[in-house]
Amino acid sequence: MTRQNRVTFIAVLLIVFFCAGQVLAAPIEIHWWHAMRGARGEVVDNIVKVFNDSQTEFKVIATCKGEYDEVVNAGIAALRAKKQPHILQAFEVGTQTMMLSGAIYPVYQLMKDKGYNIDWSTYLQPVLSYYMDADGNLMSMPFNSSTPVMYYNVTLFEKAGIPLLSKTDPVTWDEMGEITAKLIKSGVAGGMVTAWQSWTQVENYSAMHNLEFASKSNGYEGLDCELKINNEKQINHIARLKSWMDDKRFFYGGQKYQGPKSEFIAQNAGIYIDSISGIANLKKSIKDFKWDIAPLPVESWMKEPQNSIIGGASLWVFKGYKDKDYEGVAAFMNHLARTDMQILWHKETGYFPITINAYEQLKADGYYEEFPYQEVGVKQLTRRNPTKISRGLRLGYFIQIRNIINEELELVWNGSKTPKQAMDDAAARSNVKLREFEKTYKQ
Ligand SMILES: O=P(O)(O)OC[C@H](O)CO
Repeated sequence: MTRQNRVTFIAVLLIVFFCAGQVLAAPIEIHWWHAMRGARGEVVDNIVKVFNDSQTEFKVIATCKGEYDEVVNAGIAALRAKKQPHILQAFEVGTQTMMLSGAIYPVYQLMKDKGYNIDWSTYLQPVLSYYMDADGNLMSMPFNSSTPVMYYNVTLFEKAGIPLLSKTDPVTWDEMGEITAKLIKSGVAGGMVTAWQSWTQVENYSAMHNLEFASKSNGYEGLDCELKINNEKQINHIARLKSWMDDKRFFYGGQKYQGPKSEFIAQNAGIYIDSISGIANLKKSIKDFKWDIAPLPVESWMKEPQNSIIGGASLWVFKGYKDKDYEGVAAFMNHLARTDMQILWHKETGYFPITINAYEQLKADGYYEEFPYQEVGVKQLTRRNPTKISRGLRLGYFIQIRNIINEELELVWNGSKTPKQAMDDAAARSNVKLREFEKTYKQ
């Protein structure tokens, strides 16, 4: 070999070693599919960046796959094709489906296996209990936990001479009738609008009034449960909303999930019921009027309203990866629960701080004195110990069931069905889904 060839050979060898080194040192990618768009998505990217910058072994790649139901469907389809992500964000209605899928690495087990000795009692218990199995084991990591609240336009309230609302004591639905009438009388186009109509006007309405949504403790005590939403009180509530449509005290915006948020932003409605996570977008979008938050209304006969129930989503870890990958997944879960990350998440989005440490830190920093509206949701969620009925909902095929309830409510709003007929039909159609689920998953 000539000297020149020897030099070339050594140079090629060095390049090969360099490239191999690069490959060997490349971080392990951890894929996370989620549904956080807009302002919430920006915070997700920020939290992921902090994790990725903090170490070199793992790289979390967070991808928004669409709306909540689209993310769950994408996850299930990917699972069938053996191309599932490590982490899937599933909204709360997907809990039973994920839990019984057989494809999940339970979070309590993952954290234990990877050496994280977590004291789960330091987490917000109403949130945690939603995602526990019958033995009290945590199956998925709570991440973006929410509850519905009532946003109202302070500027329009003042103009209409309506007293501002308490942040702890809910108004009654009778008072809501009077308030929305005053808004209309003062020249506002509409009284109230609501997002997530099943979640806010049926699921949470049931919980706060301690009415069964489904038998067997809302499904927690058996797959052989049935929907109970066609009770007199629930039907009367829907009938009242329908009657308010005549003078626009209530109107339906016709959007599948987020509802007519734009009507509130455009000041065409003085009141907007939605998740506390609406805070992120409202903060960004509203510049020309003052708004505030109050707890959801309750019936005058409900002297001690129950807690509302959670919404939002949790993070499910799929099986099927190498042991080393799960080290990264566990490290990332641990990162998400860090006090500083939880404080950032809560401040920017409105979602609950899921650890008691983060909540206590916010209180100690005087954050809620400056921004009292940020605490309305957590106070409503924790105002009373949950009963078996207000703990939450654990139903199979709940995504389809929620769609059924939405469809039937739309038939009320457009005058095609009476509230009773719609709620009877919603229960009957949902029960068919529950029986299908029971047949598929009963051991
Ligand atoms: O807007 P989110 O994320 O609080 O979710 C609201 C509902 O709970 C989704 O099921």
